[in-house]
Amino acid sequence: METESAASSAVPPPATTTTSASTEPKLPVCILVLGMAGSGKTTFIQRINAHLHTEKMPPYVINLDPAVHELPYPCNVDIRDTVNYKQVMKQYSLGPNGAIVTSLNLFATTFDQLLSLLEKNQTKHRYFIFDTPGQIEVFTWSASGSIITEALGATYPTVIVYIMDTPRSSNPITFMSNMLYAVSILYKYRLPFIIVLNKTDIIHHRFALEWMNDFELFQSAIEQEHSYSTDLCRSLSLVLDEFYTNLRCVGFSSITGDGCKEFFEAIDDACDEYEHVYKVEYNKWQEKRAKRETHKRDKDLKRIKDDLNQESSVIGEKRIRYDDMHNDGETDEDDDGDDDDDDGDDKNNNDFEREDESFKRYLSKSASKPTTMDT
Ligand SMILES: Nc1nc2c(ncn2[C@@H]2O[C@H](COP(=O)(O)OP(=O)(O)OP(=O)(O)O)[C@@H](O)[C@H]2O)c(=O)[nH]1
Repeated sequence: METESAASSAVPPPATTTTSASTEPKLPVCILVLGMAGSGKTTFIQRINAHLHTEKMPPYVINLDPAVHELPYPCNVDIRDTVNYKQVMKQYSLGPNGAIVTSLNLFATTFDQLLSLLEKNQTKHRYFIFDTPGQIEVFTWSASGSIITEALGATYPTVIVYIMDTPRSSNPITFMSNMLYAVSILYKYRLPFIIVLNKTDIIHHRFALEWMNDFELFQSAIEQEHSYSTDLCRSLSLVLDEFYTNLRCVGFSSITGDGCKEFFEAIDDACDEYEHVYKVEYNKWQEKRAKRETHKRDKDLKRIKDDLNQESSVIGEKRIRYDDMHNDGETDEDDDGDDDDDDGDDKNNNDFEREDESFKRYLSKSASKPTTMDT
């Protein structure tokens, strides 16, 4: 699972730095990089990886994209070493996206191994960086994406970094779509969140910050668009106003490296938030979930017990009716209450004899009764 790379052989970073408040060694920060296809996730990771190497803090890099052709950075754990995406496609007769989801699901089943690898390396690295599939929905809305993110968030300070293609987002409608996606991820994972406005070497990200800070500026930009979605965007921008107020945004160029310093400052800030807000919330949420699950389990157990009780009374009832039918008002002289299997054949014979006698009695009774013909 683990790939030997330049990253692991590099100079060990000061990973056991301590927090100012406690003497406990700091845990590494998990940076989960998400973003729409082509937004620049891989190039961004390549850039921050190079930056951290020059800072003598090589990160531990994990690639979770099974369909990536070539990685331009050294990687410590690669999903492609565990799952063969093309093989999955063939074996399960899936299309490309289905195969990515299935590969990720298969990988998630071995995630405990990755967690133990991370644990082994947590004293050597300050950052664990995760690259995710280009099809963002594959990760964000899949069961495996949730399992991976929740497992990381429960163990390490975890930050979600959402990469946005700034030039493409200069269109207010695309900007709004990107922001809606960002907000849905933020509320789904409840983890500290940073938006990286990437490709600032092509266009400065100032316009995006202005749109977020000044609602009227965004409204006037939308007025220029003559599209069916203009009205919808106008209303949505009112809703997103609250989301913008607590958002960390960093302008970045993965080509020139501009914004690296600001990005790592934002990571430090997000880690503080993780410790003071998210960790506390996360623990409470997990406690609540555990309670809910225990409650549900108790309820299910009670239902099963009730069902079993009901069933045994029904069985008892049936047995009584059966006995009534066969006794037919007569006492069973042979019934000594012994249920031994050895008596089974005798009982069957007795039953046949009894039935035979009963049938003969019935015939003689009906023969002695006057028939309609007689009358
Ligand atoms: N000018 C410029 N181009 C960039 C920047 N970041 C990425 N690119 C280019 O954008 C394109 C897509 O970049 P990738 O890093 O492959 O994007 P990705 O999000 O990993 O792509 P998928 O994994 O396929 O979704 C490539 O041609 C990159 O060279 C940047 O900061 N500036």
